[in-house]
Amino acid sequence: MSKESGNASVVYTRHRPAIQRLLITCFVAYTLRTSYTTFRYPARPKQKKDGKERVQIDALFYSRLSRLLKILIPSWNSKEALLLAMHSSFLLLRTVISLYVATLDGRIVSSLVRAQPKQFLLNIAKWMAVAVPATYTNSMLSYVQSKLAIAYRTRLTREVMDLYLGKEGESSQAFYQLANLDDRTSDADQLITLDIQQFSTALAAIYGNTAKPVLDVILYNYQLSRNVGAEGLVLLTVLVQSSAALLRALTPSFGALAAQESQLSGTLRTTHSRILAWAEEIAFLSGETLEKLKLDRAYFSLLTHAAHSLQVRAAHAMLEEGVVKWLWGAVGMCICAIPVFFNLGAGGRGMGERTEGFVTNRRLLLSASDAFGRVLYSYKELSELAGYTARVSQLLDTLHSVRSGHFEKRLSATADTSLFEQRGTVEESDEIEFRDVPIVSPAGEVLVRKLTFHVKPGQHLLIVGPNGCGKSSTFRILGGLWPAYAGLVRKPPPGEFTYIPQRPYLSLGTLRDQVIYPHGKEEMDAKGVTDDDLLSILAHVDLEPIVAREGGWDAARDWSTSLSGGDKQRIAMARLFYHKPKYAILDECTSSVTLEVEKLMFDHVAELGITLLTVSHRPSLWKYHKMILQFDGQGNYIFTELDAEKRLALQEEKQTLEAKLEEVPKMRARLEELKAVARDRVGYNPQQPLELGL
Ligand SMILES: Nc1ncnc2c1ncn2[C@@H]1O[C@H](COP(=O)(O)OP(=O)(O)OP(=O)(O)O)[C@@H](O)[C@H]1O
Repeated sequence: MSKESGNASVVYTRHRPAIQRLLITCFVAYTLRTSYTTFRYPARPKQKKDGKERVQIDALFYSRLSRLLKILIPSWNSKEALLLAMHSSFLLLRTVISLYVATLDGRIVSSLVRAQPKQFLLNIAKWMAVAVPATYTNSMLSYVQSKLAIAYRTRLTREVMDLYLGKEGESSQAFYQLANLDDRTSDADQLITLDIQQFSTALAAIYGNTAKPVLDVILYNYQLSRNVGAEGLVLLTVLVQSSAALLRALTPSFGALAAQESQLSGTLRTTHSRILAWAEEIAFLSGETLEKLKLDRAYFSLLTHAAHSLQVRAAHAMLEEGVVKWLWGAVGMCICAIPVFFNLGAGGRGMGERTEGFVTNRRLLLSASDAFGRVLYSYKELSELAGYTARVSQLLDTLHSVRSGHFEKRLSATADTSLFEQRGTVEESDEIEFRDVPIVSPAGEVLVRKLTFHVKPGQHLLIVGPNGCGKSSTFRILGGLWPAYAGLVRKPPPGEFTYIPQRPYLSLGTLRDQVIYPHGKEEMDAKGVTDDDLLSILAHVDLEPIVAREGGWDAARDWSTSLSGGDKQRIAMARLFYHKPKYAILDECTSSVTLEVEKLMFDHVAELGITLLTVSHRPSLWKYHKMILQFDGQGNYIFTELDAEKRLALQEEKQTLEAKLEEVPKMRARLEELKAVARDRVGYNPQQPLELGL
């Protein structure tokens, strides 16, 4: 060794504690600065591809989060607050245990190098004893964190569902408005099923992943600053990496559990998708309550499975940590002890103290570097949480907004937005009346400027007009799905009219459920209707054989794909006969059935005294109606009495004339042919009358 390097070594040895203290101080300062900037400074703004929304850790994020937290933790004695307190206690306990384990580790190695077998065995026993609270604490931490995530998710889902489909005793058609009248959230099903779950999981994890590492780093580094052992840093990094690789290798496959979970999530998602796909039909039928029940069932199945899966994971985590980390650690130390016990001269009081200090510091450094890494990592998690918070807040804002009648939709070029600023009057009545009501599409297109018509019980109304003229839109205003922007709408309460569209809605459930929708079996029993009554209802739509064919009233399948178009329309008419409302809105609902079956159905409607509002192009139905509302597709309409016989006679005459006119070109062509024949035979003189000479 040269003189210079010898001097450097002496200088280093002399100033080693000061250098190490400086290193640790830099380490702590860097950690605290990183933690500070993580929470204090806004993240680099993220611009979404569509340029619409920026998600960042800023004042807006914190205000959105605090609003959501009021929903998630409604009071300090709520279940969520209790879980949060438990989570904090376990986090603190884990730090305390880690500090104790660091000291114990040092003592074990100290007794080992001092060749004190009794002391060594006693410390090993303490090590094994501390494994019980340590493994319990670690498993409970992830268990409580997951429970917290589920509790958050349930609270938020309930809040959203109450806005989406209505609370008990109050219905909401926000699901329809979200899907049809508003452009802000096109994927409500995804938001409710996936985003809320991701938000809840991220929020439950963020507390442990941010606050705890900061506390850890401070505590561990305080300990380290008292007895520095920076040499262990490199060795411990290697140990951290190798033990992490071992843990990964020992992780069993949870594939089956995960597969079932995704299947249940899929079922839940499909149930939601159906609501969006059939929003209009469900809204007209006021099926919100039943749909909500089905969603609750699907969610409960998923919840039960998730709870079971969580327990399995918690038990496995305890076993894994107990065996791999603690037992492996004890065995490793025993192996290390062998040469010491066979060579007692290796130990000494000075060396024992040095080793104890070194091992303790090594453990502290290990925990400190782990905590430090988590502080750095928490920035990414906080950003993700900001993203989920923005999406969930957007969903809640939109739901509140559409429920109070404010929509945001891309408007057509010819939109008349001035109409959107006003509101018409809607009154409850025994009759149906539109007085000066504009028919305006959600895109602002004015289909009819002022519509006025009146339907009293028994005054069956036929509505005709070209495609897209506003026939169904009139019903949408009547059903309350679209707002009446001006004028007066008088209509009976929702239970007194039933809407039957061309493509009837068939729910998930039994064959019986299809006929009685949106009633369930209990409501049917309460109404005093039996399965035999339902069978006689099916006779009026000529569909009795379906019960035997499909395997009875309790047969359940996806009816929307397993029935023909005509069968579906007949089921829908049977539904009308089951509910027997005052008014029925029939929107091309018999287009797929034969004229005979259609006659059978309409005769029965007349027998039941249901007043019809029918959209149909079939002249065979005219005789069932007394009034006609005829749109011309240019914004004009006629509302007048319908004299079916006169109209049929006119129609017949019109058809005869049209048929005759169709013959004219053929007759002209034939005439030309005949003229040509005459010219060939006798010579053609255009000045002379035609002489065929045949
Ligand atoms: N959710 C919506 N958003 C924007 N525009 C809509 C919406 N629903 C309907 N419209 C538009 O409103 C107009 C009238 O539609 P409506 O369904 O009332 O027609 P219709 O007279 O019943 O036609 P058809 O005989 O084809 O059923 C159409 O131009 C349609 O594109």
